[in-house]
Amino acid sequence: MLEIKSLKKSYTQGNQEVKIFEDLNFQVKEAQRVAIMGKSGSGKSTLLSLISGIIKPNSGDIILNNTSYKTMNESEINDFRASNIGFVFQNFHLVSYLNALENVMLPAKVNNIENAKEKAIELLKSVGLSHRLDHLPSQLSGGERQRVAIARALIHNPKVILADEPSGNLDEETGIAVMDKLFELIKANNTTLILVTHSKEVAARCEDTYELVSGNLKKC
Ligand SMILES: Nc1ncnc2c1ncn2[C@@H]1O[C@H](COP(=O)(O)OP(=O)(O)OP(=O)(O)O)[C@@H](O)[C@H]1O
Repeated sequence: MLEIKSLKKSYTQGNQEVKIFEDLNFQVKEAQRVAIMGKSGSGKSTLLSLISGIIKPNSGDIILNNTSYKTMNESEINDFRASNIGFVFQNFHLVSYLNALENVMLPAKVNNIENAKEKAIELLKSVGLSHRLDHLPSQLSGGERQRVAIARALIHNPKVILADEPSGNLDEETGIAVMDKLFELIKANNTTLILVTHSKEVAARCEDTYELVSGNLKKC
């Protein structure tokens, strides 16, 4: 469902070229759960940004759900991302002036999904937050915010979830509870997961773990 072909990516910093990927090839199957580990600066976030189409490679292609990124212009990629990808980040990235319910409804509204409110309430219930619907992010605990982010990532039934250290800012117990919920929901929906993490315990929840070394993904 995800194919990365001969991907090349470098950044230009002043007159220096920072090479991240020179010839990256990688495949993820539908409903597969993949953990990506690697040292700081190895390119994990860059890889997630490329898969989400937020940044462009120098050459090569990404094919997600049978759609080649090369064939889409920027606005098509934005629409494609909004309907096919869900995001869960370390810092939650909730909209500060929207309450929990409104945050979860956002991707459903963007994608014109019917019964957005009912679906959002159902998802918030499934992550144990039916009593916090009208709380703003600032009125929620870290674990609650991340559960809102998980509900938001799933409401439009995306093909793939991209997660970057989803339990990184939480205490151990809360982190475990949040990861339990994330995995329960993605298994129930057959969602593909690409999870960046520094934690071996978190990676062990995935079927396959890869380490990003010198611009290549090596299976652990
Ligand atoms: N916009 C940019 N311009 C120039 N260099 C960049 C840019 N973004 C990232 N880099 C460099 O690319 C390398 C890879 O960065 P990236 O954020 O992908 O690493 P990472 O593996 O996610 O690191 P961490 O685990 O610390 O979050 C780093 O050396 C970083 O300094």
